[in-house]
Amino acid sequence: MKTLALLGSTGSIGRNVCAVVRQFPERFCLRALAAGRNVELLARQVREFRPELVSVADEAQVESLAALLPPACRVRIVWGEDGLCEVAAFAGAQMTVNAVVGAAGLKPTLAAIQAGRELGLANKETLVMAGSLVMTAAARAGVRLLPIDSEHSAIFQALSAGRRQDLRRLLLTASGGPFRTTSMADLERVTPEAALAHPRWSMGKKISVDSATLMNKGLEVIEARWLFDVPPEKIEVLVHPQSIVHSLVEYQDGAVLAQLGIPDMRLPIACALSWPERLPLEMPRLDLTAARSLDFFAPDPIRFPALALAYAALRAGGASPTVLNAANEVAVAAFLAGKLCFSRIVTLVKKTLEGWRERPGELNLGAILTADAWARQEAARLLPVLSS
Ligand SMILES: NC(=O)C1=CN([C@@H]2O[C@H](COP(=O)(O)OP(=O)(O)OC[C@H]3O[C@@H](n4cnc5c(N)ncnc54)[C@H](OP(=O)(O)O)[C@@H]3O)[C@@H](O)[C@H]2O)C=CC1
Ligand SMILES: CC(=O)[C@@H](O)[C@H](O)COP(=O)(O)O
Ligand SMILES: [Mn+2]
Repeated sequence: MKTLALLGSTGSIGRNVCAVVRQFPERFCLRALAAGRNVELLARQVREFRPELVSVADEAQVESLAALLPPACRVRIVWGEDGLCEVAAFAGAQMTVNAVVGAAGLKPTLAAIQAGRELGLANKETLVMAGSLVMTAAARAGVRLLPIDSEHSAIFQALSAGRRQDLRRLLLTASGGPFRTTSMADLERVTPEAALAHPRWSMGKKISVDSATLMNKGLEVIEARWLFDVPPEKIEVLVHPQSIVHSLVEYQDGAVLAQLGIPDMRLPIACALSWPERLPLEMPRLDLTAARSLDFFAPDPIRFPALALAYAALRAGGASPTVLNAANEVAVAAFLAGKLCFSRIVTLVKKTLEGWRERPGELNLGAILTADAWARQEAARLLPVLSS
């Protein structure tokens, strides 16, 4: 039995983790849960999985959650950033799964590592913001980090087939998102509703918009750089609309290894929870005759400038990826709130990055949080100019 702490249990990934646990009750046990504000779903999860500890976004939700639980329920309820970190480091769990969205995932990632928990990481923003810091901390603590992001799970699996020194490049696949064939002129007018309608995956709002701008792939390039310790010039992106080939690895002899599967997050989640064992997952199987064709294209840098911007931030180093991530979070929230048009999401990120001046000194957690706060303030300052 593997005991788990799950952060972001009410989200798209969190619900898929629950589905895998539900399918293998003899293998996994959810001992601690953390969510944000969806206390109705969290209460149902508490009744089903009976964790010892739960965390909610703020103090106001503690009462709301308690009111939804049976009087005999003994779960301890904590809240806020401290609550999230307490769940991440919960002593009763062997593995922590971080499926929170955005920068809120960084401190709990570090808390889990410091507590020596094995870490299943869906929260890519953690590595975009603080890749070097997190990977160094994990190595020092001897913590195993298992990727849940589908492309990184595919690469992780393909890397187990060869020696690291024989690796030539990583090839990350991108679906191209809902606007893969949309003209530049039409991109100006796309709505949040259209941006949220991902053609292949059912995901949370923030990552769905990131997929539509291709910023998701830019974040994933940075995530891959840190997870696999591979420089940016050895990481490439291929548009693959069917989302069946989840990513590929090329070795120096020319052999290219890929992981294929239907687009369903239960597969990479189960892989992370049970690695190196493979579970008999009950879900539809890949039928390549039904898929008929697998297409691959180079990304269009004109209509989707986010990818080049992410590479530039990665190459610039320092806190530039932190600034990129924070400005993107502000821009995506503004787009979803109807305050910024789709094609200006990346413009706002670019303009924020242009104003960033690297500060001298070590890139420790304090420096990263300072850069994150600066970028949010700067993006908010620039927003009215770009909204008009
Ligand atoms: N969805 C997917 O298929 C994939 C997602 N990812 C990555 O996984 C992460 C999660 O994505 P996804 O599941 O789609 O996102 P969702 O928006 O669906 O879920 C986010 C979860 O985080 C919780 N949350 C948000 N902010 C806080 C906070 N401040 N404190 C505590 N909990 C918080 C939410 O709680 P509540 O809803 O209760 O407020 C919810 O449980 C992202 O980093 C994403 O990039 C990676 C690959 C695929
Ligand atoms: C499921 C997953 O891992 C997402 O990150 C997905 O890859 C998004 O699709 P895009 O390839 O369109 O960004
Ligand atoms: Mn992905």
